[in-house]
Amino acid sequence: MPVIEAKSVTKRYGDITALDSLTLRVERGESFGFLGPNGAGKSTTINIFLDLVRRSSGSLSILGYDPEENPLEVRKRVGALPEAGGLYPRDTPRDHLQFAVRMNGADDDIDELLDRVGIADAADRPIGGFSKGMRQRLRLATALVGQPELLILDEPLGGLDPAGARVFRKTIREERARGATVFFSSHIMDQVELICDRVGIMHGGRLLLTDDVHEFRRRMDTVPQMKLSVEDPPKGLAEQVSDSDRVAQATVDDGMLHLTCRSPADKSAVVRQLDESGVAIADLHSRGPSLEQAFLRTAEAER
Ligand SMILES: Nc1ncnc2c1ncn2[C@@H]1O[C@H](COP(=O)(O)OP(=O)(O)OP(=O)(O)O)[C@@H](O)[C@H]1O
Repeated sequence: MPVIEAKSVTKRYGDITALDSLTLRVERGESFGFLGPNGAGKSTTINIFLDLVRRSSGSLSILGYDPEENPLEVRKRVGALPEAGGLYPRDTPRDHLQFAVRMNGADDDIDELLDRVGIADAADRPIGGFSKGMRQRLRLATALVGQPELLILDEPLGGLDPAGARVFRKTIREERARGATVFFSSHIMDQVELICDRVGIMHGGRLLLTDDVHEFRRRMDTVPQMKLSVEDPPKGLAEQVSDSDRVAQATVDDGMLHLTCRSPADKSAVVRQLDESGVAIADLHSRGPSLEQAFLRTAEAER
């Protein structure tokens, strides 16, 4: 049974079709990146998955349940990070998570949750004084409560600095190792390809394509070079990277790792390997097309 199965799901607001006949399957254990520019229909889709918005037509199954018919069954099994809201300024992260754990009937250790997302120091400070990134880390911790089978995250990278993005990637890896399925939206392709197996491209309410993430890079990108900013690059990094069969050339210069891969399709795998090995990647500068260019190419190819 797929974890998410949407068939011709459509959402209309008057004359506006926010989501146009979405058909999509996500299988158990997958990490699926849902990409698209502003207004593409990503939040609408996620809100329908979470029963925060009702679809106009089509059928939907989340872990075998229709969220409209069995919202509680879905809520019990899904860790959600909706687009906004849900945090009270006077609460502390501890209050907030204690409430979330109680509501979920779970028994998570609050300190451990806060530690995982790197805000244990701020456990007892009011959320009102938090930065956007700290709030986002707390919202991620909230989604983890109860060890959900499925994580549905709307723009989880929003407001995160490079260190926050690294915490996010590590957390997603841990969740997947536990067996969770992950579905998350983003408009930052470079980040998405570090943590997902498949991507879906939304544009104008329509799902233009779904593809294996490396295949997607291969199709979109013709340039084998890329640059990565690395915090405190370990000694011998260039040599370590050059050892890979996928890498033709690597040099490190003032915190910047310049890479030429054997082919553009190798770029995502190389960066992923570095990230997983603990190299602190602060930023990616692929010389390939931006996501916007990739969207346009995809949209044009569809015509
Ligand atoms: N409540 C609403 N009433 C009317 N139109 C809406 C409503 N919610 C969304 N829309 C419209 O539906 C379309 C899709 O919006 P949606 O928020 O799903 O996009 P998105 O891909 O999540 O974009 P963003 O990255 O900006 O959040 C947009 O044209 C938006 O204006």
